[in-house]
Amino acid sequence: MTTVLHASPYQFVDTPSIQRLVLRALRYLRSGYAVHLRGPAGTGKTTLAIHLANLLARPIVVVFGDDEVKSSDLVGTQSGFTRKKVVDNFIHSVIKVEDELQQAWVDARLTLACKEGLTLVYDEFNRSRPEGNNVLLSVLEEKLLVLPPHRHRQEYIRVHPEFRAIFTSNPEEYCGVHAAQNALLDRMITINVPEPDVFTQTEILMRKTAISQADAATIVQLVGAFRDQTQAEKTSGLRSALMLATICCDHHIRVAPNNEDFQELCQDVLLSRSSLMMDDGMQVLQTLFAQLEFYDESRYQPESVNTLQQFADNFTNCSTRNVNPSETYSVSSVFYSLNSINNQANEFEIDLETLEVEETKQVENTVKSNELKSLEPQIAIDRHIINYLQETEGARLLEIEQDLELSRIELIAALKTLLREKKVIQHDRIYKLVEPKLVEPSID
Ligand SMILES: Nc1ncnc2c1ncn2[C@@H]1O[C@H](COP(=O)(O)OP(=O)(O)OP(=O)(O)O)[C@@H](O)[C@H]1O
Repeated sequence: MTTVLHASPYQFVDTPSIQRLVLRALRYLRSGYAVHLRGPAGTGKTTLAIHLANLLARPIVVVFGDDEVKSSDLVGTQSGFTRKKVVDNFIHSVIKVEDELQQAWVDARLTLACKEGLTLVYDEFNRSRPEGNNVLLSVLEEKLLVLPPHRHRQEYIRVHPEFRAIFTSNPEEYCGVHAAQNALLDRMITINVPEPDVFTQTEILMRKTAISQADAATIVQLVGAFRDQTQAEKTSGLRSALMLATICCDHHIRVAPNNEDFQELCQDVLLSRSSLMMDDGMQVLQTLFAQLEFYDESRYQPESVNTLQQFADNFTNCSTRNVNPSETYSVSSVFYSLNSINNQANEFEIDLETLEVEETKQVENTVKSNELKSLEPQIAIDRHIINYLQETEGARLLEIEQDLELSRIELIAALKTLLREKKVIQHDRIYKLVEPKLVEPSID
């Protein structure tokens, strides 16, 4: 029996960087091509594959790559027998007995998907031996599924036009992974799935556990810093971060450097994942505990989450309106501020370039330059945007930004206000005036 799945999008985290991946993959799938998501373990390939399949709105069949997978596991096999016995006694003195034994054929997942137009997710397909996957060659190119010869059954099945295939794989240097056939790779479009960015990882932790934003960010940064220093490139830090977050939440372990429980948990989860000797890994971890400024305990009390969020909001406002030069921005808090901006970008459905801050200096420069720049009063910017939208009858964020020569941050802040005041609406990424003739910019 083949089980068909229906995915639940409930826990999927969709940040701008993931949206971009999704958009690319969907384009290829909609044009009929198979998509191959390739990347280190734990970067979210399987989750993304299921999400994509879900967006295609067809039932899903999932196959997991394995050294033992044979062609018959994909297409089907003869399973058991059916027996037919006819006893003919029409003429009472004659008995004719016909006994027929037939092998019964059972479709496997690929056959079912090809016949019914389902979406096939083949997870870690290169863990199967290359010859086991040969049957896919004609499916992807000629759109024909070839079945083993049989007297009572078609040998070729024309692939349903709605059939789609999504593959995932780990790099070849991974243990238990075979080199995929070039012919198969040539029939699909390969997207490299990188380690999710810090913002995405933080969001995933918050969605999948009950952890606070500040603690999630702390864990993600700690894991990231540990991986950087131990050069653990083969796996993503996401799974370790998820483990830390889940256990901290389940057992009320405070995410703080001087908390012994937290320290031991980090050792247990992280040390075995590093290629360093135990003692060296331990030393790296201890240095990180001591060094990382975001471990300031007072900031990570539960009530400080709001403060941090407020700070992020303030930073966004400061950077567009009046900057308070006396504020000191630490790396971690600015990280949050930038994430907050990113968050807004998400709300506005725009493509923000990834905002990365490596050093406090860089951020201080931004703050200082904003501080020095005499900012146009907000009201003038709002009016400017309203006049522009009146003339153009609607425009995209990039167009407004370029035509009015506003910075992205200024523009987002202004649009946010106009949307909140219901003067502007946004549909399909186009910003329009709610009532083009009536709206007047506020003058208070
Ligand atoms: N966008 C996302 N939304 C929610 N959870 C996610 C997302 N991406 C990844 N995850 C979570 O991260 C973990 C790792 O993801 P996943 O198993 O998809 O990675 P993978 O790249 O397929 O790993 P592997 O190569 O080891 O199979 C899972 O617990 C998954 O639920």
